Amino acid sequence: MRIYEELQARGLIAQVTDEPEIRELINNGGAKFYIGFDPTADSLHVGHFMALCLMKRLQLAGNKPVVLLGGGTGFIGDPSGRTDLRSMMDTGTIQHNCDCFKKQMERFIEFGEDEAIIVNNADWLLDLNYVDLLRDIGSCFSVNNMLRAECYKQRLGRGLSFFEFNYMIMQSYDFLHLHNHYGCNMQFGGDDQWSNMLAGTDLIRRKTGDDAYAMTITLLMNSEGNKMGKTANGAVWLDPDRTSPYEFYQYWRNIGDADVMKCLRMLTFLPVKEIDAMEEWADSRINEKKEILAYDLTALVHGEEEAAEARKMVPDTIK
Ligand SMILES: N[C@@H](Cc1ccc(O)cc1)C(=O)O
Repeated sequence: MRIYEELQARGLIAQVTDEPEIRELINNGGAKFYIGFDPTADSLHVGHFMALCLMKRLQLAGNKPVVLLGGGTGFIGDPSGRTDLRSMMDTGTIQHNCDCFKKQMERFIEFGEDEAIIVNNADWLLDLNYVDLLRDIGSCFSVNNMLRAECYKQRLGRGLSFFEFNYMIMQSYDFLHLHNHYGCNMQFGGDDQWSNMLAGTDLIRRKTGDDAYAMTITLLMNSEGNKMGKTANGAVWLDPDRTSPYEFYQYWRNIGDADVMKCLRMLTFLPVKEIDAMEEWADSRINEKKEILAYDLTALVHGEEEAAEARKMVPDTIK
């Protein structure tokens, strides 16, 4: 199975800008793609994990990944899809969080000349000159279109500051910068990023005449329609000091029956065929599926040893 078809079979593809072109591009290992991560905390969470796994899948198919740390965009904060205001982070916190992200990412992605590269948009965004930017980039954006963007819908009722309204322009500028300096031709992100990503492809077309593509991945929702990767105590973190390997294991071991197949497909690297076969596993084997899911994800995030340890600690009552 080729990578595009595999992403489809796993239910990972939410939206694409140009279907046949993207299929061809990533199936032939022709994408140099980036995913941006804003340093909103000192640990990655499950949503980031999905994005990193996607990077890995695409890289295994011969495509070239670029990780972008949002050391510049972190000064603004993405209002996409949010009703609440984010608090402003100071320079020290942003720097610290970027360092933490990088350290955690190195567990999943190999960085190096021929591997993935990592960049920080602080390196180009923080030096921009306001008037130059307005003339050069601002002139390419239609406020009318921006106001119609899906990502601000939630926000328009409550009020959106000009400060946050500019976030889309910063993210679009990143895509253009990576296109011009690194030959990036594609961007991936969560489905809430669609408007920002579209704006970037549009900016590249206007400034360079080149085609650039975007694909969003499905947000992981449970059967009740809530975002997964959250507990009553907050997010499920990848940092073992915030969410222990045992708690991490337990989160997946205890998900709803209706969600286990979807999680196996979207999150693990088990071959699609093997997962399809589990569809047949009768009711009594549902727990077995959950154990496979929990073990697999814990091993990916914390290593096999920790995963085996976490599995042993499972109380008998729910085994
Ligand atoms: N806006 C993205 C992060 C991001 C930052 C800069 C980019 O160029 C791309 C993506 C998010 O909130 O998840």
